Amino acid sequence: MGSLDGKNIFVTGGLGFIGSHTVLVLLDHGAKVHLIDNMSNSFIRVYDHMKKLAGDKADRMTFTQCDINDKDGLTKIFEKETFDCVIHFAGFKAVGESVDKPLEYYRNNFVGTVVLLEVMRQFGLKNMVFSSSCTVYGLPEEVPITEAAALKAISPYGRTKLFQAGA
Ligand SMILES: O=c1ccn([C@@H]2O[C@H](COP(=O)(O)OP(=O)(O)O[C@H]3O[C@H](CO)[C@H](O)[C@H](O)[C@H]3O)[C@@H](O)[C@H]2O)c(=O)[nH]1
Repeated sequence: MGSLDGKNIFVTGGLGFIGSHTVLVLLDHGAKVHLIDNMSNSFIRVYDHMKKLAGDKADRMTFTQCDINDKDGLTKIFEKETFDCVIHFAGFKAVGESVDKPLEYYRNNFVGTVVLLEVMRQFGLKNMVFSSSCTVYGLPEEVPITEAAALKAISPYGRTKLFQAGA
């Protein structure tokens, strides 16, 4: 018996570093998980490894290669399954690269999240856990940073995280 028995959770960026570990923990707690990833910063061998680590819990895990900007792809998944929650990790995450390619970061991270939220709204799903970043605090006046610190993102990456949380 797990605390998430009977729950079906949709995880974006599920083959990434934090996403893949989160999926395994969700399975440990009894959840069923559908994970997506666009493979921009991951490899299918990660999924093979996750299946091995999950053992007999792997039958509660499904992977689809899909981008958060792909509304049709997301819609097809949501038509087939009812989810209790979305955990959203998918996103480009390099601060320096975001300075060189700000529009790519705004389009991919922010617009992609709007697309995901539109699909969630279409299916009446209101629960999202969003993976933000300490870059939303810019150069903080004090460390350790607490959630009371002022939001002062200084990079396009940090701003995408700030905008997404606001959305
Ligand atoms: O548009 C995208 C961009 C990336 N990815 C995927 O999302 C995953 C992100 O995982 P990473 O290993 O690149 O990143 P981390 O797990 O280390 O980062 C996590 O913590 C970060 C803290 O800055 C951010 O919150 C980030 O969004 C979140 O995934 C990758 O598999 C990548 O392929 C997508 O599916 N769609």
